[in-house]
Amino acid sequence: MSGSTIKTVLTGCRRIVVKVGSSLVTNQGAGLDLKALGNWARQIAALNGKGYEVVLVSSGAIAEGMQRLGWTSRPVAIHELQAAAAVGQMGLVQAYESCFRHHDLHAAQVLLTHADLADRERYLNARATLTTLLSLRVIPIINENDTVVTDEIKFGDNDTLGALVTNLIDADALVILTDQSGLFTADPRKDPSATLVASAQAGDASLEAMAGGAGSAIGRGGMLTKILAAKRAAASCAHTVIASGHEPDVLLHLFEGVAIGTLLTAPALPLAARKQWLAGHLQVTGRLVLDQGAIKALRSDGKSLLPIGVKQVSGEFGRGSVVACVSEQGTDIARGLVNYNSDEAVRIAGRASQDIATLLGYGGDAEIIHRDNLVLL
Ligand SMILES: Nc1ncnc2c1ncn2[C@@H]1O[C@H](COP(=O)(O)OP(=O)(O)O)[C@@H](O)[C@H]1O
Ligand SMILES: N[C@@H](CCC(=O)OP(=O)(O)O)C(=O)O
Repeated sequence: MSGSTIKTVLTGCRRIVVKVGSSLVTNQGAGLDLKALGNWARQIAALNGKGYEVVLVSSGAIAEGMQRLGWTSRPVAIHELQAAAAVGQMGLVQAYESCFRHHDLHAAQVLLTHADLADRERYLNARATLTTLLSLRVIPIINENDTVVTDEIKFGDNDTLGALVTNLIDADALVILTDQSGLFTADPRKDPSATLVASAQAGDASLEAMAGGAGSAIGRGGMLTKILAAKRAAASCAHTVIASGHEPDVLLHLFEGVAIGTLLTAPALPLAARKQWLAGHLQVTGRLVLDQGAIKALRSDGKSLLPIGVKQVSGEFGRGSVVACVSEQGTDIARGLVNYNSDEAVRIAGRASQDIATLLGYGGDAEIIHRDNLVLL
């Protein structure tokens, strides 16, 4: 996207993921910096008030857990790190909860792993929960679920998680706040002649050569994980900004269009990239035969597939599986992630969405495949 600036790119955004790194939420790694948390909450509340949907990815659990347990140095044993994260996560969400309460907002704790987002059913569930929270104007606070995985804790990288969440909810932008003003041509802690990169294309291979590892004992991922996160976010057409969390009112200024930090633009793709992601995962496990009305709704009107337009269901599949949508003549129409398993799909096929709760005994999505999870063929 040549000629893109923070102003042209960010002022049009509505759904944002903000990632604050360990270096910004802790007091040199010992406990939480409550003033800093209050500062993020104030800015996010102001953006929320202006109609932005903001998800916060925040580190800090291990640092807080260490302090609560009276540990003065970061343990090396993975299980001790996991224990610290479990203790500290309580403090992290308590702190955010009270900060957001000052602004009359609810916060929600969401703990995720990379594996959750690679599994289609969990992907759909996480997406539905997060988008529902956003529609309720609640601020989701996301961290890694350090209890059940160890890879993340070893690499200590919430940057990747931020990008995965950006893909998951189709966010327009990912803002990574850290302790440096942005991406420099080399690690500024080691090379004082390094200069700030104001903007570049996300995924540009030369950026990876500039980025080094973490420069402090607190941060873990360094700049490389941020560059790779921007590349990943660009896969769903989201732009990334890497900026300093020490800049006063950085979030407010960015979304007013002030040029701060490094802008990594996503290429404009003809097909929404999350659908490309879907297209790459298309291993069909079932088949839905659609009537003419449903085919028109999908092809001409860009609508979701409702159960009423499904004439026949074949195959055995679970919620989140990829199914083929075909015409009565067998022509391929679309593929998508289905919201119901095959038994449920058989029961609701041909029926109105408002009857789903009566037919199944529990309520669910009105769509059998949401248009965001559907690729036309
Ligand atoms: N090219 C670069 N430009 C800026 N910072 C860099 C670069 N290469 C490495 N770094 C280091 O990355 C650090 C930020 O990453 P990290 O410590 O993991 O922070 P966070 O906790 O915010 O994720 C900086 O303090 C800096 O020393
Ligand atoms: N999930 C862990 C660590 C994550 C972490 O340090 O990530 P980062 O902020 O990218 O360096 C925590 O909350 O302490």
